[in-house]
Amino acid sequence: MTSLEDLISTWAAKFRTHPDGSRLPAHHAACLGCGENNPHGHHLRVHREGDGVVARHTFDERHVGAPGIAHGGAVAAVVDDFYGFLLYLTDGPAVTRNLVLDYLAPVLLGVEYELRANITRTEGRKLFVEATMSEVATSRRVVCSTALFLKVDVGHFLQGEPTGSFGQGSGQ
Ligand SMILES: CCCCCCCC/C=C\CCCCCCCC(=O)SCCNC(=O)CCNC(=O)[C@H](O)C(C)(C)COP(=O)(O)OP(=O)(O)OC[C@H]1O[C@@H](n2cnc3c(N)ncnc32)[C@H](O)[C@@H]1OP(=O)(O)O
Repeated sequence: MTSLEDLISTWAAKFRTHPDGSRLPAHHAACLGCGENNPHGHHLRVHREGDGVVARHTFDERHVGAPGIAHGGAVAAVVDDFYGFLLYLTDGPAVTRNLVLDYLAPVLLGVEYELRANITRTEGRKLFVEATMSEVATSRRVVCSTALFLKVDVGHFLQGEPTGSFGQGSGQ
């Protein structure tokens, strides 16, 4: 099992210059949104594009709400975690304080979507961000979102302790 101290040291090392177009590292190997070792996870693969981030994602039967349609909570989890990659383009960690989603159209299982997010403005500790999700084949927008992230120091993460056995891995 990975200790929290190990997690913090690997995560802090991810705040560095990421070249435009490069793949950004997972938050950690067990992360629900992007961890390679989480069997319930979304396994997001996110790249930097300019000052923003971009990803392609397909929901599957694990994420079903109404038949054939992704559960809104699963969609929110993906968008929330996706925002977490914008943090690598800033000077340190932050956490979600406020998350707003407009579900413009059903997000369908087995259909590929493109996510895009960027920081709209910063005010002290506050990072205001926005995101969209659009069907790749048609460019039809199905979700738009805004959120507020608040910068935190390492003490924030010491409130939790890793559990379970799938926390190991590179987190890449
Ligand atoms: C280098 C070390 C690295 C360590 C890394 C360790 C491993 C990390 C691994 C993996 C990380 C993964 C990261 C991405 C994952 C995806 C994102 C998530 O899922 S994050 C989880 C969900 N979020 C939470 O659990 C937050 C829970 N909330 C809190 O803990 C607190 O509320 C917190 C820290 C966010 C803020 O608490 P306060 O007490 O510091 O802040 P207050 O004073 O209440 O507000 C600050 C300012 O914000 C304004 N504010 C608050 N809400 C607002 C709103 N809705 N709109 C506008 N302003 C608002 C307030 O008015 C205030 O403004 P004024 O400073 O007075 O100007």
